[in-house]
Amino acid sequence: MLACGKPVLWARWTSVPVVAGPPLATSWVLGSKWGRFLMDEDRAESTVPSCVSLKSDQSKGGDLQEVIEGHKMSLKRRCEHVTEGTNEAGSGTLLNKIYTELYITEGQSEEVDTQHEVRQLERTSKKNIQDTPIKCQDIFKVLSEQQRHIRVVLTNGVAGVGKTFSVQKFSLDWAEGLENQDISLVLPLSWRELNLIRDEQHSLLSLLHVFHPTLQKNRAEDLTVWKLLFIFDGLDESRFSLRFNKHQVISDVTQVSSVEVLLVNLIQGNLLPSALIWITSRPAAAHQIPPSCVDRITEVRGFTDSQKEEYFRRRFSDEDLSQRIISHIKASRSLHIMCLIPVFCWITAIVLEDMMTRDQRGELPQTLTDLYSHFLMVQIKRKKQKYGGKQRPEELTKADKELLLKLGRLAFEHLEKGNIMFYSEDLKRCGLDVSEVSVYSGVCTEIFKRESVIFQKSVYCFVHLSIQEFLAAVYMFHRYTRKDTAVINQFLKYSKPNHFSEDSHPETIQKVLNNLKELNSDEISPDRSINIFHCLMEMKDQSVHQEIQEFLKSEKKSERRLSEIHCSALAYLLQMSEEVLDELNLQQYNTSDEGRRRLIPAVRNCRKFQLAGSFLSTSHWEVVASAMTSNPSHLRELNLSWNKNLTDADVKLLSSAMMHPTADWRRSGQSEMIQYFPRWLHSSQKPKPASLLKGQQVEQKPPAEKVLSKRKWWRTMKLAQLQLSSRDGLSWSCGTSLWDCSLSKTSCDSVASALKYNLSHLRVLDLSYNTLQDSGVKRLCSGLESPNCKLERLRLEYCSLSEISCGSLASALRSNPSHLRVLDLSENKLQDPGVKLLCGFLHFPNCRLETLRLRSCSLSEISCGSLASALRSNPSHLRELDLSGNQLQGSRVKLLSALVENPDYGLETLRQ
Ligand SMILES: Nc1ncnc2c1ncn2[C@@H]1O[C@H](COP(=O)(O)OP(=O)(O)OP(=O)(O)O)[C@@H](O)[C@H]1O
Repeated sequence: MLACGKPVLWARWTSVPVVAGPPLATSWVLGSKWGRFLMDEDRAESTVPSCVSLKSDQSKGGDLQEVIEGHKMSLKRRCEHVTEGTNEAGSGTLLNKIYTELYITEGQSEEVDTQHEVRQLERTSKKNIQDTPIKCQDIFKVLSEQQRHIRVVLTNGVAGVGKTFSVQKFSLDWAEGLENQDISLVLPLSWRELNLIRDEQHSLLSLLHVFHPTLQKNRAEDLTVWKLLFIFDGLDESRFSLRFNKHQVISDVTQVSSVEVLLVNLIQGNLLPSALIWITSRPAAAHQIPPSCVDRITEVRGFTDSQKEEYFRRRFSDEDLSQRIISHIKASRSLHIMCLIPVFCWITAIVLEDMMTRDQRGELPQTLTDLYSHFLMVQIKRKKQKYGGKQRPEELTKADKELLLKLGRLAFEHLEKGNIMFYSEDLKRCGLDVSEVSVYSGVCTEIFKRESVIFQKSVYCFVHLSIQEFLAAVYMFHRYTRKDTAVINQFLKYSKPNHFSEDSHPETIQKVLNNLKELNSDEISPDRSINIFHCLMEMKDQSVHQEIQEFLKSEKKSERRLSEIHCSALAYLLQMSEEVLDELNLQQYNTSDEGRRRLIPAVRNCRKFQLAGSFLSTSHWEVVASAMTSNPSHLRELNLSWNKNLTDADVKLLSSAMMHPTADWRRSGQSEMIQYFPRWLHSSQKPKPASLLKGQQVEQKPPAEKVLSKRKWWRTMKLAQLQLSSRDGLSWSCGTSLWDCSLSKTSCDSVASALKYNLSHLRVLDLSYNTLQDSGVKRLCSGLESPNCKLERLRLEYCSLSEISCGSLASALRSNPSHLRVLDLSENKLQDPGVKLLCGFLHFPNCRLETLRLRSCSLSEISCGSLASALRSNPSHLRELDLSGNQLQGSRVKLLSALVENPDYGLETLRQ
């Protein structure tokens, strides 16, 4: 660095994360002295004449190898140590000692990351993660035949989940010669540090020299022949506005331009097209990279349950201690959930180690509030031990409290603005003195971090969003006790600060509890309402929880009146329950409409959800849509009847949720039912199906036929069951006439081609109550006869069919006989000749039909004769025959009844 007169910038993974984006964890990990120590090392490398020198062309190959080896050594030195937590300066832990395998998947979870982190994690923790796991060292490897060369990988992950650790581990393994040795140079660059040279002009070559001084001797040609991997860690911290559409094209590594243009060209592949690129980001910022540039998306999901345990075992050499910690975490659901995030494991480890090794007999933390309180206490105690002080370490002095409140104010005000990064000016505004902050090694130094020794631009952040939220809540509580009503209403997150407020009078606490229980606002989404219940739990008010437990045990649930807060509690418990609820019917609960609305989050953990009624608004449909698209989704049946006030926007939302490629539906493959057919299926407006199919803005609602005619739609849906009965469709959509028909012959064509091309996902098809007529069924039959069609149940009740349809069906089913188990042709005027034609299929040796329904089909005893003879020739399969509603009299009817009595025949039920 000194050689070229530029400072060395320490990539994020070797120092500390800071700058724009949400909360932070990493900052804690690596101490500034450690960073400086590393810097001194590298400075030494770049100034002291090294083994690399300018030599003649003949020895160029050897030189290059030496450069690579030199870079590997430097990278190894940077990556092999990390400083976790509040350790004394310089005491870096070996990465390989504490590094615990992370759960990384190819692809990304679809849920949009806009929720409060804790709640979002609760959901994530319940997912039976189904995506393909991928090992960190394999992210550039082609893993299946479908994949092509992987040039750009984008890795997403929430705050503190281990993205930077993954980058560091990847780099270390490479530098130690263990993995990915086909790559010549691994070049980590952090967005945070790139920010610092945002306004400078560079060539790619000079940029590399700035960040990696060991490569000073590299020439432009070397870059083009080597296989390089650029790692851009922490896109969420980027202050660049990356303009991929409009920029100067650069392909020469010596051409000077703005850093932003260089980066865009590199990512797009104009500059060094064969270089590999790895970008890490929190999900909210990942959109800055256009999907067209990305060959693979991966997601760091954190620790699985077994990895959580492994983390604690690795961290503590004392087995007994690690076992006690693991047991405690397992016993507390919220701690266990949060330990999905590695940084939270680290916080938990610090707090529990302190408590358990102090031989303290007090209660161990059960709630998150407890945990954070202890965490802060631990840090304050350490500070006192380190910097002296007359008071007992456990006691909070007035100065301690004042400092915490100032931090609380900073946390709160920035949370309101959505900021997680602060500058010295922000600190000053809240009355915080930078040096005072920095002595709080655990609470502040590690939370707040000087960005760069060289640039003197200090940027600070909290270790994690939840810490910021906790301190904000401490501040809010303080304002509350000071009767600062202007901001009280926003006090909905973590509550009672155990140790920090001297105003925690029981009456005040009780007042807060009462307010929370009664809080009622239509504007709060049902998910946010659950937060109120969290607050009560965090404040250790168990009353609502107990009442709901009793309710769940009670016999007469529908008689017990539930308040709104009860409903939130119930929604939470149902959502978190290990057992998936069979059916949740909102109308069965004795509560207000607001109470019912608050129950909606439970949709995420039930198989059948009845949402009948018109008391929902867009925010509620959003929850339903999120349940439809979550992976896996347990939801199999959704009844939207009588939702007259479903708006276009809601329909749009549900339609795109419906288009979501939820792999689960495909897997379900059984006789489960998916009934997502709101009114766009019946719209007569001009179609615009393409936009709908892309799951984008739907300007106009296409009629069912248009949608059904798109093969892509079928491929995306992968339905196990399709119910297009107009009766149901209309009742869901507009709640008007139940008997109108909406599907026609054209739809039959669409369905038929789906049966042909849908690669056999569809098992159940119900087209009842549509005027398909014989011509429609004929079209349908072209699908039924396809060997791809694996339909098991077909319902064509009340479809205006005649004997002609029976002929078509019999002939189609003879070509593809072995799948269909249930056929319902009731309420069609098939008459005896129709049944005779059908018998042509029943006779057929490969026919496996088990249920045949011919209710009210204008049949006489002649049909009974035909059926009896057909069954005699193929006796074992048909179990149920429904001939009710027909005028059946005479001896031939008895022939059939005799078959039921005869054990040689499979027929068990005969309705006449
Ligand atoms: N694989 C791991 N093994 C052990 N500890 C880990 C691991 N991953 C993360 N941690 C712990 O979590 C902390 C945060 O991890 P890291 O900095 O990699 O998160 P990140 O995803 O980059 O977060 P951010 O988005 O906030 O920058 C680490 O400092 C470390 O204490």
